[in-house]
Amino acid sequence: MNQSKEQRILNFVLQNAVRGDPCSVMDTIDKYCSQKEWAMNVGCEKGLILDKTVEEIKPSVVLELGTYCGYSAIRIARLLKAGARLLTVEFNPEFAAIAKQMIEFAGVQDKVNILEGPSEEIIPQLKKKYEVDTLDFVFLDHWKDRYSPDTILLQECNLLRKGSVLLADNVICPGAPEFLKYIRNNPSFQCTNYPAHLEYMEVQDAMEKAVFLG
Ligand SMILES: O=C(NCCCCc1cc2ccncc2s1)c1cc(-c2ccc(F)cc2)cc(O)c1O
Ligand SMILES: [Mg+2]
Repeated sequence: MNQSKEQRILNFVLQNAVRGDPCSVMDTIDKYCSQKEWAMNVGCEKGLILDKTVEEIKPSVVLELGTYCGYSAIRIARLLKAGARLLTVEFNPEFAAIAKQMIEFAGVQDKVNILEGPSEEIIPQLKKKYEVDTLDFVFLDHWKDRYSPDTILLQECNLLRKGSVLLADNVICPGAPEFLKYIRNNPSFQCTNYPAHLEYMEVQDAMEKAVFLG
């Protein structure tokens, strides 16, 4: 049975990156996906926006929605302080298996917990099953039409506190118009837009940051 694109990306990393070096893994994924096969990793340009957000917040508990191959999980986890943790949710079992191997190869597995399943099922379990009190940072990078219902669900589950930061990928391409309408008209959120390019392409995209005001 021929390999998936995600398996080819993992194999390229296993053969070309430096084990235990997160930057080497990120650079190798970016090299493969810009030169050989496009894939939906957040990439290096939007990755820098993600880095600056994480460095600014210094979060203890991070939720990522949409793991894919683990690129942004590695990107976030490498910046986390001792004892801080990332919970990342992936719906697709093949992607989750690839991401697990990618995260272990990068050496950040102690900071990352991959939760397999749909976000609408996992989010209500975070407090009791995963011992979360509130989330310091949420990176939204899953189904674009789940961004606003899941933001509402996070509030309903009391997982946000005054100052919790949401960062959403792809609000221009593929686009998350319903989310932008919801979050920008909601007085409980302070929004900032960060124009960028779609990963590996000369196509306009943007990230939206939303700080929960409580
Ligand atoms: O769909 C994207 N990302 C979500 C994948 C869906 C994975 C899921 C995770 C999960 C977890 C929990 N519950 C439910 C779900 S569903 C995505 C797509 C593009 C793109 C851009 C231009 C194109 F021409 C074609 C694709 C670019 C990106 O950066 C993306 O992030
Ligand atoms: Mg994305």
